[in-house]
Amino acid sequence: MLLLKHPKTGQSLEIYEFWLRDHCRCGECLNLDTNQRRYDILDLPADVKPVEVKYEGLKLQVKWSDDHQSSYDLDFIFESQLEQLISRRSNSTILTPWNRSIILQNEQHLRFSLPQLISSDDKVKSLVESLVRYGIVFIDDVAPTPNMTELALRAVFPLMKTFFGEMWTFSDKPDHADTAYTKLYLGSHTDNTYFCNAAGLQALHCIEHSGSGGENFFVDGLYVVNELKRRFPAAYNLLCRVQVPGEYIEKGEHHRHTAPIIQVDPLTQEFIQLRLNVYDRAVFDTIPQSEMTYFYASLRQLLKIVKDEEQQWSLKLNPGSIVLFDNWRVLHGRHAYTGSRTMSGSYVQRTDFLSKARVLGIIE
Ligand SMILES: C[N+](C)(C)CCCC[C@H](N)C(=O)O
Ligand SMILES: O=C(O)CCC(=O)C(=O)O
Repeated sequence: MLLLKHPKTGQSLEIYEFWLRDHCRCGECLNLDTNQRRYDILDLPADVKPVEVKYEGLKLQVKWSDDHQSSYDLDFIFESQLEQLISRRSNSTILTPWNRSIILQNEQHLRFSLPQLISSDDKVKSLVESLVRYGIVFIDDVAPTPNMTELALRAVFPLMKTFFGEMWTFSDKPDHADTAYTKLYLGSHTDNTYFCNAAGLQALHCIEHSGSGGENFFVDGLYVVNELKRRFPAAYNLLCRVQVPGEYIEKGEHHRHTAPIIQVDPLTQEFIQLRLNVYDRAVFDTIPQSEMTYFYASLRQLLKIVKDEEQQWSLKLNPGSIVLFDNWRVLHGRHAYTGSRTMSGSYVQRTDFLSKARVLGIIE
């Protein structure tokens, strides 16, 4: 290990020599046009060592035993460490967990008008910012057609193609083997629990509804998970750990994915995903019967918090407004309805959502 001392802060840091050699940022090691490493790890000698180390202001100059010479920004080295990552994440204030009263107080931050989005990059940035912060936004002033829904969504994100289509419209016609394609009540859930990678965002636009019912409701999974952790830590831990299979079967399709209901970052313990759909569960065979009592008790505790009136934000989606929400965080559902109702929408890959947020400088 090489002991470094930061000349400004006085902080010291022990560095594994191979890591330092592997993080040489020169144009020979890193393709500065593509940001890709130029070499294979096996091209570097396993026992590569510094033969000379010199501080020059905020730079560290290193001559290596493989005859390479590196020049590092000391700030880069000190910032690229696990403790820094954890402290940056835990000091970040970018997420606002909400219940109904909190989101109602912030509703003005959630509404964006399509003409403004199309003409202003700042508005697009504000939309993505609110989507990161609250997990839900609305695009208003959209003509109620599938084409205009598509145009509005593509103004911000690329769309995700699944077996439902890239853009989809649905009503009570049984186009797919799913309750969404009926008039029935759908309790709070996240979509695609059966995919290896659930859609990151989901957009819904009511194209028309002549009839009653059909209100949507939304619940912030981040708030719910925080509450569960605070009130029932054992249930929280169990739901972070137990593997739950989700499944979707229709003619020509058979999707199954097994993962915990709550996913947290293994490094920082931060919330990543609530993957909760009580309808799309497969046969639950991933824990022994002797542990079922704890699993069901924990799931019930979670579901009771989700059902809590204080959490539910209920609203009628009217033609002209698209709701766009984080499907890894915000649960959605709808009331049963009568009459004729057509919804259109699309999914967005989570990686495309986060990439956009990074490009706009909203997240790191
Ligand atoms: C959104 N769209 C109507 C296309 C499909 C709805 C699928 C709902 C499904 N039970 C799930 O959780 O994924
Ligand atoms: O019909 C709706 O408003 C929502 C349907 C739904 O929950 C879904 O598609 O996942």
